[in-house]
Amino acid sequence: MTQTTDAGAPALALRGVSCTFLSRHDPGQRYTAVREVDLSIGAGEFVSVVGPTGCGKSTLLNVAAGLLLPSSGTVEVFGAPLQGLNRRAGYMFQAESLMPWRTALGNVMAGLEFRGEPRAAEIAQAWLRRVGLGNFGDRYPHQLSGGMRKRVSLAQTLALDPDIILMDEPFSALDIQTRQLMENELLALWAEKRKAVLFITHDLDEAIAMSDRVVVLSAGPGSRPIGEFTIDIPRPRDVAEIKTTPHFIELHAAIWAVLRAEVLKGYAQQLEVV
Ligand SMILES: Nc1ncnc2c1ncn2[C@@H]1O[C@H](COP(=O)(O)OP(=O)(O)OP(=O)(O)O)[C@@H](O)[C@H]1O
Repeated sequence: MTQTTDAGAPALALRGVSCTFLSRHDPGQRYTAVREVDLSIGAGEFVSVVGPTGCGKSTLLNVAAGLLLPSSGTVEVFGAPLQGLNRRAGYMFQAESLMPWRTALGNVMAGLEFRGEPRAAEIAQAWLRRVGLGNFGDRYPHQLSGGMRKRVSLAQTLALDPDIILMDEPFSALDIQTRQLMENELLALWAEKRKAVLFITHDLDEAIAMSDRVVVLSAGPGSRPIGEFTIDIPRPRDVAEIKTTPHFIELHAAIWAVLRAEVLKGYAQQLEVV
């Protein structure tokens, strides 16, 4: 695979991206989920996107992944126009993505094998160790806890060494303690390699704790970024500990002041369509 990299270019740049769908409630109608969105993520930057439910967060992630072609606008990956799947990116979604018929090791190896990596087993085993599952390689997904399955997914994503990591609420199904452990683990792994991360979450605390920058999307239709906040909390961070610091609370209040009205609008819209 040829990889062109423009050294000064952002890892990912969405420019003027709009996505219009046929309405799910009335196929005669069109629904513009996101309109004219500009969003860029620097190499090594951790950016979270927050917004009300249904505003188009997953839509933007799918566009960045190359899984969805925008109705208008462009996507650039390290300065080159994205055509088809984004092969510089790895994904981690909210839903369980492990293959139930493969062991933990088999799951982590799958992408490496597909790529023709001769050291697939060795690399996969090393990643299982890094996420604390070195002794669980022979277990099948149903023999692992939810937190362990997420660890396997994380190893599966990172083992491919993507330059960009796209995450759609990856930890939302976990209990709060496991979630905080996973968030800290992700931050530690990210600190080692400093890949560009686009992290989608509905949880403002999580967004602030993890990110260099938080982007707030407006309620749809025609959702777009309406606020952008630099998170200047020093790293390394412990996600549980920093939440009680005055600076975190200040940032939370500033972002929530922008997000609150949009969340209320989004909620009202959901009630209308039910
Ligand atoms: N393939 C599609 N066809 C029709 N409408 C769609 C399609 N994909 C998304 N939508 C609509 O676009 C809007 C944005 O959806 P999206 O899943 O991106 O929102 P979201 O912000 O990720 O939501 P949530 O926070 O609830 O996960 C929603 O109104 C959704 O119903």
